[in-house]
Amino acid sequence: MMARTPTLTKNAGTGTVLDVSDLRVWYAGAGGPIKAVDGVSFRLQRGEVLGLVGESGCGKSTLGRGLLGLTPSGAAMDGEITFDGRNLVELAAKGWPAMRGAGLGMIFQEPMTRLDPLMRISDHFREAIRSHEKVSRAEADRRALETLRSLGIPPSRYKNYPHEFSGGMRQRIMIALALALQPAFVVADEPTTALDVLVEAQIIKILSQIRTTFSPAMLLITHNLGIVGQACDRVAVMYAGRIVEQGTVAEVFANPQHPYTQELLGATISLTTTELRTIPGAPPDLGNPPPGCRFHPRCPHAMAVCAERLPATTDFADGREVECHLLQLDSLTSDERSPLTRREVLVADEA
Ligand SMILES: Nc1ncnc2c1ncn2[C@@H]1O[C@H](COP(=O)(O)OP(=O)(O)OP(=O)(O)O)[C@@H](O)[C@H]1O
Repeated sequence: MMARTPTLTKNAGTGTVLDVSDLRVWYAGAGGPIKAVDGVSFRLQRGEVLGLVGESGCGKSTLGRGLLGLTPSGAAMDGEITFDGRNLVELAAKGWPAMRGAGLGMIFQEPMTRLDPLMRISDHFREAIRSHEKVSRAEADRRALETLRSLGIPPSRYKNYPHEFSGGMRQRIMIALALALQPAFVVADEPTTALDVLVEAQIIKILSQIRTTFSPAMLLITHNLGIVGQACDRVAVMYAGRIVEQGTVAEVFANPQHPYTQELLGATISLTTTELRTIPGAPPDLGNPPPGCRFHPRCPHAMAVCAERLPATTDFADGREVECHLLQLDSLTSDERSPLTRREVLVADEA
């Protein structure tokens, strides 16, 4: 494993729900490991929603799944995920499933409970709640109905079967099933085309209902900056397996520091922007990422040092964390600061 980049020394607040440190999730690839998540650190406070953005293939879903122990067999995981005083990475396969539901949950994509067409909705809830907690059937029903109501499913539908609902309602029922277990932390992976029954306005409404009623800490994986602007407190920008910038949504959107964030948000970002702008080039093959900063082949400001070593994290007073050599110019020699020419970029890539 590579040496760890110097990271943050902030004290965990009493409200820290999840503390992720130097997390790596690697898949087995034909030509060596695919480093889909490669040294990621962040914290989530109680009730906080962290948006995770970045182009396709940067490792967002792998990170979300890794946090819940849902990576496919054969994927390797290393680092620390501290939740409820325990390192989930060490809990591995045996203890992890027990953490799900009551402690951890997944909504939107890959819900942890699938709807059985032969079971009434009421039975799904009773089974899910009572397999995690010793509560009476009446208490399970009370909690189920309250959760369903908060997501817009009327109590009169409680005894219906899954096929009696629309796709969007079934999606909300699955979200309610995850939330009825009152998880402290959920991963919400934005539905893509296959599940695209929920439009942006609905997603924002559901997220706001979830926040008001349940306030779990949430990692929200999305391509949609409008959703980040409206539903998230903080945002983490992921590029090629690493978080290159994280901070409050307001600060990062108003004044992005990392060249990738700047490119991603475009020159004229506003909170109503809904699409990510296209950036010239493509993210690297994570089986063979470029040396140094992985963004350097596409970075308009790349310097010699960028092709040589990974930048350390710079901490800002407002809590922002950015991984870019440009923010540590004082510590570089003049050779290291010299602009990287296009030819050098290609040579470094081929090395
Ligand atoms: N099961 C797997 N086996 C091998 N490689 C995988 C597997 N799942 C994902 N990858 C690879 O890991 C990298 C990160 O993929 P991931 O799906 O996490 O990215 P993403 O940022 O979530 O993309 P998207 O926004 O398109 O969902 C990609 O190179 C992908 O090809």
